[in-house]
Amino acid sequence: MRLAKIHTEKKVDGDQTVVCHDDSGPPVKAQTIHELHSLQKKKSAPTTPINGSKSSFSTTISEEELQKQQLQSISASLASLTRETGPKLVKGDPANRKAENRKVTHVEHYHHDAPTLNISDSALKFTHVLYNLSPAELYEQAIKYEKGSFITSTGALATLSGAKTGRSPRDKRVVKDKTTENALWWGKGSPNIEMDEQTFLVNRERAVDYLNSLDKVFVNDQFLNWDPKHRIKVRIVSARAYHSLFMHNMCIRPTPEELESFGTPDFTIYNAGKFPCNRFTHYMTSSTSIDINLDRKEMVILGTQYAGEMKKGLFSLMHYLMPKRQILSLHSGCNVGKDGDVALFFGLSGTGKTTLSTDHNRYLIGDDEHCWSENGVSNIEGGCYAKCIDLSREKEPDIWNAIKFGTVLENIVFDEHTREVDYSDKSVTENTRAAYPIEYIPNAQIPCVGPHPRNVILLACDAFGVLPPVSKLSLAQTMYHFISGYTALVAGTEEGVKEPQATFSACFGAAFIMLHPTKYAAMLAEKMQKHGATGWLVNTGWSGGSYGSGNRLKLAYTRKIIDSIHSGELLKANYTKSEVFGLEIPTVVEGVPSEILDPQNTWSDKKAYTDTLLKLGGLFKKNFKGFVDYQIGEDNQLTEEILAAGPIF
Ligand SMILES: Nc1ncnc2c1ncn2[C@@H]1O[C@H](COP(=O)(O)OP(=O)(O)OP(=O)(O)O)[C@@H](O)[C@H]1O
Ligand SMILES: O=C([O-])CC(=O)C(=O)O
Ligand SMILES: [Ca+2]
Ligand SMILES: [Mn+2]
Repeated sequence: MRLAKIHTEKKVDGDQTVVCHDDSGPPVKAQTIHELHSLQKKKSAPTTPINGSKSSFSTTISEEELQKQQLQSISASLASLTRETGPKLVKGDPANRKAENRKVTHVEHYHHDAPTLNISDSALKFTHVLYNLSPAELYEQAIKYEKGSFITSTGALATLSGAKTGRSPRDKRVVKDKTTENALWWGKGSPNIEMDEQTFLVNRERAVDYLNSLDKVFVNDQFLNWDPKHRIKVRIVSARAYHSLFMHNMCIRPTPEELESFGTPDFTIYNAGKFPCNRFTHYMTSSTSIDINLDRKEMVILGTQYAGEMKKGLFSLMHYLMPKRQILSLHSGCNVGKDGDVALFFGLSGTGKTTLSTDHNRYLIGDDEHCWSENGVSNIEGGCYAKCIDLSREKEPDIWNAIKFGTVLENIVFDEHTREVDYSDKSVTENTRAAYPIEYIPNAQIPCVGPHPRNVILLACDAFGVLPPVSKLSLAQTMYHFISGYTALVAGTEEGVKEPQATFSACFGAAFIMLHPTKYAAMLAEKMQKHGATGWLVNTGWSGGSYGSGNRLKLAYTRKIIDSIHSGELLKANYTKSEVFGLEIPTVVEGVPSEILDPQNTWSDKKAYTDTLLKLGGLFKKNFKGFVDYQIGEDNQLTEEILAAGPIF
């Protein structure tokens, strides 16, 4: 006897409800579970274009051939200088190898008559290359393999940079050779600490050996500079997904087409920061070393995982390459108004470049590194790197909203359960940071270029509280303050009296310049004059007394000041000249209480004000002594004027 058939279909007769509901669609198009998983991932180009370009690949070169070329190029980049010409490379994550069918492209390393004696263990293994991964892929890598990686409540990737949470300028070295000996600025005051070629090669070999010893390395091929005529191709080889995602965000992201024709990079970074340098190596004074070799077009990082070293190492490179092409490189933020009026924001770390260039009423060209050429300004980077300490949604909404999926959040503290970030928490460091692609700012100007600047704003966070909130500068004064590069912050977190500490950093970026400061100053003067730009000095620091008795100027007031510079209103104001520094102080700024515009009104102790003012003036004079012997520009007249534009007492 046959069993009655069980009906799963809807009964056609009557309005009886279905007994056993079956809503299955067409069957899955996979024969095996492995095939099913392979269906989940659609094949795509190995990059993330910013504009989602849809155009198809050119058919002149097969995908396989392209992969082979890429791997050959990476193999050459990773070549040991003493043994093999390049490691054996395969593309992809070693963890997925067993699961996948073994059809991975790889290039054999090619010996040039290497005797068997020269073969090392690294020649017998494969190095997996994770090439231009997308943010999602990098998240997975970070979370799987890098301790301290977490997704925050807004989708950002929280990471730890390890023992170093800031740059190590004393460990940054530049190879002194026949070319750089005369071209670069060396000696007292210069950021360029010398090393010789041989020592560079020792460190390079150490970094390459370390990277080759790993199962996998990350490789990013990207661009610097939005000016297409002066674009620089960079390759970053690193050991951490954190580093790869950071650079993905901070450099300019190539489209698939651009990547296809990428070719040989103009500059390569070997980031072996997880591994120390050998302190017995000549010149090494710690286990950290950041080494630049301009002739070899390479940079090696050992002993620090702070990602900012890569960003600022490339910035140093640009400070060498661009002036050679008559282009000025600038440590500045930059934005443009609806009328095309461009403003530059110079200032040392923490003075407000990122905060003030990220302005909801203007288009952001960039927050930190720019070029000024014959054609106008261009951003060097493809992303922003904002300080996060005490970040608030109310005061900095655009930065707050940029902290979402794709953004790297360094060294912040979050709630273990909700993963909500506490931006006031300094437990790991005060230098907490967010790195995000520039298009995360809603009014970013893409491509990030603009016409010649109308306003040049010099930012100083004056913790002495004696510089006016805003003053208008003559060209000579602009140069004087540009070369001085002053800011004063409060000394660390040590116990006891917290005296403001004056910092002078030539061109507002002495740590990154390669040539003598007067070279950049002369270029800036020439450009400002030619294009009729106005210089301004804005104090984003203290008012009503020094740190301890006064208060930091309200960001809302600083924003009002900046607004009236942009609008051209401030240029029309009435001015009075200040004592000592001879600064032109406006009597009225819309939206700002007039009594705070002249700092002497805000100090209750007038004698303390005068003493502090003279003290700061003295510090400026002492610092400028180092520059009095240099001529600035073509004739001596500008030099004389600049010298006379400093404090007088
Ligand atoms: N009046 C003010 N003007 C500007 N910034 C202020 C003011 N008061 C407080 N701040 C705070 O100061 C910090 C300025 O940091 P910002 O990230 O803009 O520095 P930066 O110049 O871009 O430095 P870096 O080159 O290191 O990136 C922010 O945390 C901002 O909230
Ligand atoms: O480079 C860094 O670490 C952060 C930065 O922008 C600066 O210090 O100017
Ligand atoms: Ca910044
Ligand atoms: Mn900076």
